[in-house]
Amino acid sequence: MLLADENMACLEPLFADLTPIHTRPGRAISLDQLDDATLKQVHTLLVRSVTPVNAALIAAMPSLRFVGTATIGTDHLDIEALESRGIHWASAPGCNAEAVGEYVLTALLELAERDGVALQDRTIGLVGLGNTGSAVARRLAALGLTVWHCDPPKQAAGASGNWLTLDAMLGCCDVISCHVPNQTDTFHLLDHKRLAALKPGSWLVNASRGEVVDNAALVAVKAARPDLRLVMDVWEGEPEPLAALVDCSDIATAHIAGYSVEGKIRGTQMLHQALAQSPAALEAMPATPSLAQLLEVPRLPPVTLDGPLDQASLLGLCRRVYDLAEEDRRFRQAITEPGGFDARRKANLARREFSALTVQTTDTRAATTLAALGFDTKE
Ligand SMILES: NC(=O)C1=CN([C@@H]2O[C@H](COP(=O)(O)OP(=O)(O)OC[C@H]3O[C@@H](n4cnc5c(N)ncnc54)[C@H](O)[C@@H]3O)[C@@H](O)[C@H]2O)C=CC1
Ligand SMILES: O=C(O)C(=O)[C@H](O)COP(=O)(O)O
Repeated sequence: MLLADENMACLEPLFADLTPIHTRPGRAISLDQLDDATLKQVHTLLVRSVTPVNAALIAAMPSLRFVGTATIGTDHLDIEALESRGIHWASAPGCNAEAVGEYVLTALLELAERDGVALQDRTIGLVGLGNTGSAVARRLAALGLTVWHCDPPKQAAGASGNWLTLDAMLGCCDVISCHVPNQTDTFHLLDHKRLAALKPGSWLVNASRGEVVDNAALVAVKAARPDLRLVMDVWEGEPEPLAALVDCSDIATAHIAGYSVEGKIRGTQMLHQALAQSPAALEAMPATPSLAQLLEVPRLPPVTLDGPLDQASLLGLCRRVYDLAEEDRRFRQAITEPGGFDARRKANLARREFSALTVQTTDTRAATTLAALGFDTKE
């Protein structure tokens, strides 16, 4: 049997012909919420970031051969416990990187609009230059912004980048955006001392994992530094974020930076492919269908860009795809109710990527920039 998080995209088209599928809310895939009979039958387990696949859960599933997480982060998997039992596992690196890039760009445009400043004049510091950090970097570079990178493992491996140390970055960048995994050496990477060292008027974005920023310290620093602007998508203690941090954040969302229809489908596709290529493959697995074959939703209505592509018109295009300011309002309302955090996650499953919007323009330069940002363009 295949047991999966109910919020996983395309389970039916990809797996229904191969095995019985049993779905549950991700947080209910746990020892205390599954009966023994179900646990014993699970051969393939497909999860998202909210299901801790720990040693006890793994031990209770004697038939388990494959675990797939349709996420980039793997901090919820006990990989040692999986590997010691010879259970094959896979994640979905890069599946939702474009969505994170689009979220961060939209958030920065929203803040620039609110503060009446030009994003163009701000220097950006990206902490982590993997899939999501690079997706942000590409978009900001396409707009001509100065972007610095901090990724000691990549720098040490000889990769090219505009490298700065984290501490140097905090002192000279107007925007710091975090894109590192949650692991021992990144826990509270931004601690009280580093948060206090943020350049006056800085904007801090966290779309990685809540634990990367010391949330309580951030509340204290922000109380003393009203000049700071905060964009928080991830939180310590999800699904119950620190209320004081929600209150003092300028944009707050429910761990949905990486949510897009396309990203969710790519995640399940990658797991289908990984399972098919593993010794745990289900019988007679066909080739993984393409994104176009699985994408059943229509494109967004096309728009024409009248006039120049400037900060205001670009924000308008981003809002047509995804209204982040409205999501921020809904999140603040939802979070006061029990289950509100997860309700906003579920409500965000229909977001499209920029590529779903065709922008018609006769301005060749605007078309080039829009294409580099991920929009579909047409003359
Ligand atoms: N909010 C959301 O919806 C999403 C959150 N995430 C989170 O963001 C994290 C990053 O995602 P990706 O960029 O796709 O991962 P990735 O694995 O492609 O890149 C992470 C980068 O961080 C670097 N890194 C590691 N330690 C570092 C340190 N101490 N300082 C600076 N850089 C360091 C690595 O060398 C690597 O290049 C994921 O692990 C996940 O936890 C990912 C996707 C969506
Ligand atoms: O890919 C990751 O890592 C993430 O954080 C996901 O975007 C989070 O989404 P869920 O998998 O928890 O729905």
